[in-house]
Amino acid sequence: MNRIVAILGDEILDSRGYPTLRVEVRLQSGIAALASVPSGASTGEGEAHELRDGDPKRYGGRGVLKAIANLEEIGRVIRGHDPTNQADIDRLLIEADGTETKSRLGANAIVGTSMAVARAGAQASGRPLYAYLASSTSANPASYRLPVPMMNVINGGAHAANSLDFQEFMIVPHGAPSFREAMRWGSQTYHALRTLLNEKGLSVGVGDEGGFAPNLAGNDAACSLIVEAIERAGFIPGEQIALALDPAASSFWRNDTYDLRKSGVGPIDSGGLQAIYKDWIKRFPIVSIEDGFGEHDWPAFQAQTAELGRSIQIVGDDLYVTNPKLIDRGVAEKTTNAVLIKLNQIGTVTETIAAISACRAAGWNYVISHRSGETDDPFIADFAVAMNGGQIKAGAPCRGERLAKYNRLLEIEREVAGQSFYLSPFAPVYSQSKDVARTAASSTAPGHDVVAVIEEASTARRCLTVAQRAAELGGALSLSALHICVDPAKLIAAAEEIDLQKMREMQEGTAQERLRQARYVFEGWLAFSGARVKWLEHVGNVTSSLIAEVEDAALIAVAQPHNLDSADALHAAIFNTGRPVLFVPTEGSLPPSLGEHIVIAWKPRTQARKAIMRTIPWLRAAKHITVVTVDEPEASQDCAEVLGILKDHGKSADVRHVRTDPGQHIGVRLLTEAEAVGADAIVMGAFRFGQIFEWVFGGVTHEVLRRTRLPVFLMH
Ligand SMILES: C=C(OP(=O)(O)O)C(=O)O
Ligand SMILES: [Mg+2]
Repeated sequence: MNRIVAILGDEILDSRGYPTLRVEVRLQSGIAALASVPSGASTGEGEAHELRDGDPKRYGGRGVLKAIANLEEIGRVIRGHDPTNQADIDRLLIEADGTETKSRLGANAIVGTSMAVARAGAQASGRPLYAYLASSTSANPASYRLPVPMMNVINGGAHAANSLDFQEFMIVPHGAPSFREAMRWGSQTYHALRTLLNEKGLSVGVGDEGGFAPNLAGNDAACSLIVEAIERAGFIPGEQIALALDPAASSFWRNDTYDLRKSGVGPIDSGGLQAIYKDWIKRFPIVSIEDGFGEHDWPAFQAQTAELGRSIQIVGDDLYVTNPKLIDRGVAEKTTNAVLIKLNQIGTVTETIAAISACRAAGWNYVISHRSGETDDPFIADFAVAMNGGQIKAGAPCRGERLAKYNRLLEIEREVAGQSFYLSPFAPVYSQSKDVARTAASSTAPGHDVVAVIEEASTARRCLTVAQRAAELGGALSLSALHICVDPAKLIAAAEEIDLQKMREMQEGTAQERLRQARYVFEGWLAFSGARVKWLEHVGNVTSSLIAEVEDAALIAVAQPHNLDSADALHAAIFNTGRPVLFVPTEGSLPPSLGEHIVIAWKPRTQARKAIMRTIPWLRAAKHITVVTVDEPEASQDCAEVLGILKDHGKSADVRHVRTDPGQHIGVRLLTEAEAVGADAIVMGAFRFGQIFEWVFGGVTHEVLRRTRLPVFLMH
């Protein structure tokens, strides 16, 4: 056995030039593993205690020699132990310290040791750190999710001596196809921003996290500049690159107010601050706000989450300080819908993983984060991949200590090529009226509504019945029925479209007649079912009306189309809304249940992964899940990934790898298998042919939708 034989430490300097620790763990075999400890500036009050010497003669009292001396005692406690028993070692460290905040031995000494032990364990097991840590959690080690980087391109608050009260203005290249491309997009935008600042005669000096730190006319000017830079770099704001904020509001909480004094705005209350965020969300493509309020202002967070939490990610940092107990309270009180995760806030690897488990159990997002005072240690890059949460915050694409993390992720992405994926936690919602496309709705904030699209009277009942079942199963979601009235008289559209609609009127009646029929069937169904359903009407083009009406939808139910509008609605629902769609077949009888036994049609593609992640509420409710692959060459290996995702949500599944008979279509084989196992619904990714044939579904999707008798949950 490869036991720990020594713990050593150095007082090194961090990115701000302040002292911090580098810990070395040595094993019997000669393995030596290092870890360096980061340090925050805008720290939460409840963070584990960073032990500083307090000797004014050395580094203004910031020396860490006491913490280093404590490594001697730590060494006595864990020497002789197996480094791969991370949880045991972390427990020993916590017990040896004996205080709530790790103040006796110092959280810096403890977290440095804990991280170095993890590295030593990985080396002893002969595996890269990300793979080693992934297998120590319930995350699925068979495939790796590369995180979407949140790059802090404009610094303010406690991280820069400028006119901005808010600490971090970040770009989120979530529309990129891979992490490598996300870095390119981010870097090009960063340089476009530099050019813009230069052109405007503004400073291009950088702050603590590598973002620019100019003096601007107001906090909102930072967002405007970033949107301009995204466009200047040739990307689409929102759809390709979104914005995220970390105001770090505890840092400007003074005398019971939020004092925006750096920008000259002065004190405002939490209502005033929330009004700013609401206004910005309308003006800028913001997908995430972290620490929008001070760490003691839990009611303000709650109100913000209630108001905005269905459309953006609300992250707690100082609020939770990576403490599982505080996260549990936040979940119970619906304070946010996501958590920032910093290893040194809580002080051990094991407790950090416990904080992440609390997020997972709640279905919340989590973002692995650096600190403003960093070192060249890329530990969090491996940690973010291992924890599978899909987001990392590591500063601007500039300054060595920030790039150490991003560059390590590039290396990991290369190493796990063919076994990795890059998947945005944010769904695109295209703006109706503005030039800036907004993105909204994180995967943990899936909306609260099932919207049944009722374009044809003949299929309306069936669509409503299946949608109602789905709403019940999905956790008592509310149900709305939507009819889009494509009225040529009111259509502002190309002449050809208006002509087409007029031709339809001759066959199917006028728009008003079609609306009346749909409403009539709806009223009849409502009286019979006794359900509580909201009726929605929208006059306009199918795609834009649908996008406008499903902002809050968790699921869109659409019946098999038999006319042009419903075909358009199905297409738009799948390809333009970023929401999961429940396709309701109209031929033959429906299965007696819905979602008791779900077949997941699996192939390792982004769409299939998204389909699973976006239908988790229904998968969680299923009594039985069968994963089916058809003609997949690496089937067994690939299935480990989907099983891992299900396991994270407390579900197991049977697996069946099947092959087509000669000449048999894959879609047909899939449906045969689903019926053979007695499934009552299918979950699958929706594919289409190339962009020029955008209106045509991909082969398997087309075949399944043409022939299925089971409802199908689809996600593009
Ligand atoms: C990274 C941050 O800053 P600091 O490390 O100063 O807390 C943050 O607030 O998210
Ligand atoms: Mg923060």
